[in-house]
Amino acid sequence: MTRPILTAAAMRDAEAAAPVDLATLMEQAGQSLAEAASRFAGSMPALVLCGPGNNGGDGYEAARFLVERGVAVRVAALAEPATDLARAAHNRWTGPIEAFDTAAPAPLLVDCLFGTGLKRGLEDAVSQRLCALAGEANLVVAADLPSGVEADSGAILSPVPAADLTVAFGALKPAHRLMPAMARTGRLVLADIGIAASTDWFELAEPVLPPIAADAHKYSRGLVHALAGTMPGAIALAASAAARSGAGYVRVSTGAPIAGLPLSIVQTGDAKLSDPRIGCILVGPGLGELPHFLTLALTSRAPKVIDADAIALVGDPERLRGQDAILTPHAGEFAKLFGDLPGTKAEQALAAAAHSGAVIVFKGPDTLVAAPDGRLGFAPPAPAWLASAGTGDVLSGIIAALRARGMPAFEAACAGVWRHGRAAERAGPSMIADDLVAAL
Ligand SMILES: NC(=O)C1=CN([C@@H]2O[C@H](COP(=O)(O)OP(=O)(O)OC[C@H]3O[C@@H](n4cnc5c(N)ncnc54)[C@H](OP(=O)(O)O)[C@@H]3O)[C@@H](O)[C@H]2O)[C@H](O)CC1
Ligand SMILES: [K+]
Repeated sequence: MTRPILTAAAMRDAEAAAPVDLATLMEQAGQSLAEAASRFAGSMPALVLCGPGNNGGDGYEAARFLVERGVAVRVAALAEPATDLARAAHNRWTGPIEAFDTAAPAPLLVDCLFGTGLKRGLEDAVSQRLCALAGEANLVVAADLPSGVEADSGAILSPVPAADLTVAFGALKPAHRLMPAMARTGRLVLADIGIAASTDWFELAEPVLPPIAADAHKYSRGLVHALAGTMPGAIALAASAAARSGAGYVRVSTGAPIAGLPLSIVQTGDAKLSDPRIGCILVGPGLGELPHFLTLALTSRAPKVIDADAIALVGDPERLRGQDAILTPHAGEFAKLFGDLPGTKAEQALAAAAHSGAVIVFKGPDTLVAAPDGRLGFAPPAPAWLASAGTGDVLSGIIAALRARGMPAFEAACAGVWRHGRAAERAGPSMIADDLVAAL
């Protein structure tokens, strides 16, 4: 089940359109926060930090519900409530309210200082005090977002303590799935507070793969044609990954035999890309400076995955229009091809997809998949040990196989990214790219 992702503005629109009033939404948010915090921390005495906005309002509500759960709760306010909603919640809290600057630490810290309304970094003294209280706590729970994180970009505007748990209200925000903020949220729980969040932006989830028909043959299961270049190891990883990802037939055209390739992967000296049985062409891994191989691939009407060195050879993104292409750049390749695009990583990925007409897999510790029609998938956190040579080649092979198996381009890219991350989890921290193929 995918989880929706909304920007701060989209969140406000969704809140306004919700069938219940905002006070009820805030009460639901408070209930969810109290439930998640007490499930996570048991009856640990809690200090709830309340900011001036509605994030603070959530805090006053959560404090009330934590008391009902038998938790010893103290509330500290950074400032007087600045919204009617927060003021009403503040007034429903009947316990004492301490000053933020002098409040003593507690085993459980609940951070309700700022959420999607944060517009600038916290003042130094505030950020330092927050980090000090977090340092003294056994557990830190963040309401909606850790305070100091910018909701739409994932930027950290002032030092943010790492939360152990973040409770997102209504929908995930881009910051929950973009670096560096993503590394500060701890476990992420999505609290349904009665908001119908319909959006083209979502967190990738386990895909439903095309079934293998009872009367399948190797062509109907998908033929992937990979073009080898100057570094055969890379295309070998990609081709092996394609075979392990269910392509019925993987063929590598190469100028010289590639040692170590599984025998089931056909090697040929002939790059006949006009073969109508080709389900997906893969060009780029280990290609080197061979622009004519990219040009050759672009003469074919077959779907294609363009990765690594081939991305550097595209030159003008317009060349990809109408090519049914999936592009898999990392940040450096992305910047080189699309230049320094404005906006958040999410906006950049969508702009590149719209400009090129291709599906863009914008790789990184926070990988995004963008479609020209505006759909945007955010990958869940993947193991940091994926940052090693050859893992990108493996990803391109997975995606090519899923595309050849008949998944549409955007869905094949989303499914490939998701499966790549889970295979890395299975392969474990000592993995190299070859193990990643074996774990598919
Ligand atoms: N998602 C839902 O369905 C609901 C979400 N809720 C919660 O509401 C927050 C968003 O509330 P909002 O009031 O828009 O914003 P914040 O609470 O994050 O804070 C905004 C206030 O903080 C001031 N501000 C902003 N940056 C700073 C700073 N660096 N230092 C000091 N003060 C700052 C800002 O005032 P300025 O005008 O000075 O910028 C605001 O006063 C959302 O995250 C949820 O937690 C509700 O529960 C409703 C349901
Ligand atoms: K917060």
